Amino acid sequence: MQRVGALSRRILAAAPGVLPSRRCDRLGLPVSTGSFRLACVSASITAPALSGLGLSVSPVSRSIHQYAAATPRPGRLSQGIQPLSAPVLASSMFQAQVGAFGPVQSLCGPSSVRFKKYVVPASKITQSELSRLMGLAKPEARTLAIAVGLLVVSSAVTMAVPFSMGRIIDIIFAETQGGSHQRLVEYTQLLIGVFLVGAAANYGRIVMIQNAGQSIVARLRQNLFSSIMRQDVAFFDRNQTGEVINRLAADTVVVGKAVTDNVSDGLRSVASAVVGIGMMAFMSPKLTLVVLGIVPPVCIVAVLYGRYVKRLTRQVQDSLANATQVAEERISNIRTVRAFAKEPEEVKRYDGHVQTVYSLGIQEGKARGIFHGATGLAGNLMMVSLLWYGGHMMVTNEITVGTLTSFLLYSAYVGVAVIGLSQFYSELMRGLGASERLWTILDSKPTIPLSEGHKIPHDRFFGKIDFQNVAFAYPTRPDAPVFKNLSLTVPDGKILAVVGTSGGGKSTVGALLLRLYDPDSGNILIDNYNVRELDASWMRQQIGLVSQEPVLFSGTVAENIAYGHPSATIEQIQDAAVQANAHRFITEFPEGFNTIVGERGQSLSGGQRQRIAIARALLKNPRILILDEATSALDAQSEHLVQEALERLMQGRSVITIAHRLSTIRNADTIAVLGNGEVVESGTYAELMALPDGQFRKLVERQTISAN
Ligand SMILES: Nc1ncnc2c1ncn2[C@@H]1O[C@H](COP(=O)(O)OP(=O)(O)OP(=O)(O)O)[C@@H](O)[C@H]1O
Repeated sequence: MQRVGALSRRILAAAPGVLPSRRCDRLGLPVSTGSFRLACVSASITAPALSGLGLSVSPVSRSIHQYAAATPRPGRLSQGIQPLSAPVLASSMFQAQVGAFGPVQSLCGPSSVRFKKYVVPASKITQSELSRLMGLAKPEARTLAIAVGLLVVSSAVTMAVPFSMGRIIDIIFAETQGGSHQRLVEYTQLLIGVFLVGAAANYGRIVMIQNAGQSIVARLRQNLFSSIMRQDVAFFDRNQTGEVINRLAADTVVVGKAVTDNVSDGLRSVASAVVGIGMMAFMSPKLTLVVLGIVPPVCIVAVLYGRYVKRLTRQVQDSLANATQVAEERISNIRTVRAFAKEPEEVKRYDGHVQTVYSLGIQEGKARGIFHGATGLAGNLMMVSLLWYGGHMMVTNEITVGTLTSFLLYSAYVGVAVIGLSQFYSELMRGLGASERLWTILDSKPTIPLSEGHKIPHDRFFGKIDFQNVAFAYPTRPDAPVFKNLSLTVPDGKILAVVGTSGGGKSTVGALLLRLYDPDSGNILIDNYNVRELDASWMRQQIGLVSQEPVLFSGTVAENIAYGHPSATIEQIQDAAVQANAHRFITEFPEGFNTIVGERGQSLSGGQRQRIAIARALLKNPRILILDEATSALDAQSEHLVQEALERLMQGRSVITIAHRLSTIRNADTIAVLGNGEVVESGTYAELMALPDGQFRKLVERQTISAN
C-alpha cells in the first residue's frame, strides 16, 4: 500500500531540494535535489510508501535526548527540534534520509509511522565540519610541515622554469645577433642544478605526504573499528554489515587522501597560481589582464563541478555499500544460495546494484567531460588571445620574444593550477562527504557502556537472577513489545527452563540478561544488583552462552576453545574438550587442536561445532549459563553426546535453558512458560504436566503428536 498524506506532501515540498526528479514527478513535487532529515508526528505516511520513494526510515530512538546523542551534529538537530514539544517528539522520532544521498538503511520501522513537519537541511558544509576533517591531520603536523617546506622548494623550481626558458630564448636570440655562447652554457648548467634540487624536493614531499596519509588512514580505521566494536547491539540491528564495512574500507581512504595528498596538491596549485599570476603581472600587466578575463569563469565552473562531485560521491558510496552488503551476505552464505539454486537471481540482484554504481559513474563521466572540455577550451582560447595580443605587443617592441614565451608558459602553468584547484575542491568535497559517515559512527555513543560500574567480588558472587516486571521492545520495532510484564527468578545454582511458542521471546530473555539491550521498564538483577549498575564487560565474562548456532571464528580449534579465556594452557583446553565430548573427534583430525575450522567453523559438523562451543563455555567457567536451544539441530547420536556434555557444563551453575524439545528439560528446577509477553505458567515438569488445561501440557502433547 502506498499512502502519502497531504501534510507529508507539504513536508516533502517544504524541504527544498529533497527528491530526485523522477520521484518528485510521481508525487507532483518541485524538482530539485538535496538531502534532509525529518522527524514528524502528525500526518500519516506509511513505511512502504517511503520505501517506494527511495526513502529509508529507521527509528533512531524513542527520546529526543537519545536521538540528539545519536546524531552526528547535535547542535544542528537541537536547533531544529526546539519548536516542537518534547513529549510529542519523544513518542516518534525518526531519521529519514533520501535514498539518493543519505545512507540507505534497511526499512525496519513499524509499518505505519506518524509524521508531522520537522525538517533539517543536511547538505551544507559548515566551518566545524571542515575544521574537524582537517583536524585529522594534526598528529601529522610535523611530517606535513616538512612536506610543505619541500613543496615550497619544488614549486619555486617549477615556477622558475617559464622565466628561465624566456631568458634562454632571449640569450639564443642575442647569440644569433652575435652575442656570447658562454652565457648559454652557464645558464643551462645552472638550470640543470636547480632542476635536480627540485626533483629531490619533490621526492621528499611525496614520501612525507604518503607517510602522513597512511598514518591518518590507519589511525582512522583503528578508531572506527574500536567505535564499531563498542556500539550497542541495536546499532547493528539498524546498520547493515556491508555498509559499516564500506565505511571502514573505503571512506577512511577517501578521507585520508582528502587531508594529505589533496591538501598538498591544493597548496601546490595555490602557490603556482599566485606566483604565476605575480610573474605575469611583473612581466606585462596588460597581457595579465587577458589571462584574468578567463580565470574567474573557470573557477566558477570548478566550484559547481566540486559540489556536484560531492553529491555524486555520497550516492556512489551508498550504492557501493549496498552492493557490498549483497555480495557479503551471499558469499558468506553460499551454501544456502547453492541449495536453493539461486545463483542466477543473486547475480542479477548484484548486477542491479552494480548497474546503479555504473550509471552514477556514467553521470560523473559526463560531468567530468563537460568540465574538462570547458576548461580545455577556456585554456586554448586564452593561448590564442595571448598569441594574438602578445604578438601585437612584440611587433611594437613592447615585449621581447623571450618574455612572450615565458608569458605563454606561465599562463599554461596557471591554467593547470586552476584545474588543480578545482580538483582540490572536488576532492575536499569528496572527503567531507565520506567524513560525514565516519562521524556518524564515531559520534554514536553507546547507551550501554562496555566497562563502567560495579564488579561483584568473586567470593560474594553467586549468580542469582531476577527479572522484575520487565517490559521490552526491540529498538527497531518499538511498536511490537516482546515483553509486557516479565518476572522470573533463577536461584543460584538452579536451572530454569524457558519455553513457549516460537517468537514468544525465549531468546530475548538471554539477550536481556547479557545486557545486549536494556529493558524499557522493570529491572533485571544479578545477586540483587541491577545489571545497569554492574560493569557490563565483567558481567558478560561471568555468563556463558551456548546458542543454537554457535559462532566459531576462522582459526584453529584450540583458538576457538580459548576464545573466552585466551591465557588458557593447552592442557586446560584439552581438559575442556574432554568434558565437552569433543576431544575424540578433535584428535582424529590430522592436525588435532591445530585444525583450521574454516570461516565461521564451516568445515565442522553442527554437533562438532556445538561441542567446541561447550568446551569454550567450560573453559570460561562462568557462574551463569544460557543454553539457547543448544541441542535442537542435532541427530540422536550427536544430541546424546552434546546433552551429556551440557549436563557436565550445567553442574553448579545458575542456568537459563531455552529448549524446543520439551523432553530435554525434565530435570529443570523450574519451567517458565512464556505467553503474551509474560510468564503464564511456572513450576516443575511434573507440576505443569499435572495442570489439566495447562499451556505447558498442551505444548508437550502437541510435540508428542507431531513426533509420532
Ligand atoms: N534483533 C531483533 N530486532 C527486532 N526484533 C527482533 C530481534 N530479534 C528478535 N526479534 C523479534 O522478537 C520476538 C521474540 O524473538 P525471540 O528470538 O526471542 O523468540 P523465540 O521465542 O526465541 O523464538 P524461537 O523459538 O522461534 O527461536 C520475535 O517476534 C522476533 O521477530
